[in-house]
Amino acid sequence: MLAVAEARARILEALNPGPGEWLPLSEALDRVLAADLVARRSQPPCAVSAMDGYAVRAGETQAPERWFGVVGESRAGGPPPPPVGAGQAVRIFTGAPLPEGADAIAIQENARREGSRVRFLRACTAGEFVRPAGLDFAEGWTGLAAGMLLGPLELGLAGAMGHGWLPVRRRPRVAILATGDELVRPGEPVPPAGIVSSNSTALAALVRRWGGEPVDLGIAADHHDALADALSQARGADLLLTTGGASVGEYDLLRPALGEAGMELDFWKIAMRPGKPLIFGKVMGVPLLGLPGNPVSAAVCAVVFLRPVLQQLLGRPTGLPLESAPLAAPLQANDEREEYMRATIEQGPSGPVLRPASRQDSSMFATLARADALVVRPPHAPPAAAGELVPWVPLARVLRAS
Ligand SMILES: Nc1nc2c(c(=O)[nH]1)N[C@H]1C(S)=C(S)[C@@H](COP(=O)(O)OP(=O)(O)OC[C@H]3O[C@@H](n4cnc5c(N)ncnc54)[C@H](O)[C@@H]3O)O[C@H]1N2
Ligand code: MOO
Repeated sequence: MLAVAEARARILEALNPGPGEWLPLSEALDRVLAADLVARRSQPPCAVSAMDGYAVRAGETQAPERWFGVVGESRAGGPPPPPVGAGQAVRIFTGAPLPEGADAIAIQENARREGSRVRFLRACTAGEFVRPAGLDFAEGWTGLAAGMLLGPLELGLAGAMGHGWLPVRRRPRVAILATGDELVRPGEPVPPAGIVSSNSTALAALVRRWGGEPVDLGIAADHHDALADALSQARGADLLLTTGGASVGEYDLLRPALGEAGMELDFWKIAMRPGKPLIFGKVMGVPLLGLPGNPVSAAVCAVVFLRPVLQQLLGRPTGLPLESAPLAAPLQANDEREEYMRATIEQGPSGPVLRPASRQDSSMFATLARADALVVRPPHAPPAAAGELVPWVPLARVLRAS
């Protein structure tokens, strides 16, 4: 069986970042920048005052009782101020352009004004309370790099840099197909021995969270024609994501149906628990990721494979965050499958410790929904004692926008 790392590498090798599109700033939140963004202007565009006060020549303020003639004012958005000549000052406000001739701002708390003249209680130093042109950034600066996720602060910066529209990656369209006669749509009446297609819900939300656009192809019955019909609807998608029917039973008809639709199979079955019957290939020109039906298997495979697939399609760095922490309880030796064990984080006597759930059956979704971590057990790992450091995937982190 194929190792997890090799399976991931083979999937990513087969995929390239998709095309870009232009969006106004107001619609670009949580999108991925498709090209480097260069500042079209400097900020501030000219030297400006950082305080309310008077623009002066610092050298002239050394004499304590000297009076200056106030020859005009400078305010943000106002007309150009008059220059400051010898013995003169200009009334100035925060953010306003520094008048020619001035090199410092005397704050108004230290000024005494009488009509059209002013004197200062303290001497100024050259450059005091002056923001030079380009203090924040200069025209031509590459402020945002291709592949960055656009959060609120990045959007603000892009706007300040002079951009109203941004080149972003198109959201990859992910067609999601659940398979199984027992399945009903969430919210619908469930017959005896029926199962709610919770995978459809969780996978669509994960796709959205990770920057894609889910397209729900519904539920296909375990019947050749139903599967063939549903598969044909994935034409044109960036990825076809299926769940269920991946294993070896008589009603696991997905692979035969995919075969008839002309699937080029890359691999089926990997050395992973949960997630053994993972399928990867291409059908009708669309990359296909076939997840197992068991809800925990589907969600864990989504974290380990679907997340990097979306990152790759979006031109983002791929990779699974891994941390290290001590176990709260011992673990048995592992077999040949790399295992991802649901665990909660507890406060131990000297810091956080990981407690794997006592039952790891891949149908038990409630334990996953309540887990904080997936403890990773490499193939053939020897028994691990309580207190031993083990690698773990932080679920809260991988489940947010990435
Ligand atoms: N003889 C063998 N049997 C099985 C093997 C094996 O190697 N030899 N592998 C097991 C493993 S591991 C897994 S994982 C499962 C995967 O099976 P399938 O992908 O074929 O999934 P199904 O049989 O269709 O369903 C399994 C389970 O999950 C429920 N399910 C399916 N789809 C959904 C959905 N959309 N939402 C919620 N729950 C779903 C389904 O009702 C079943 O209970 O095979 C083992 N068997
Ligand atoms: O891989 Mo299955 O997902 O072990 O239950």
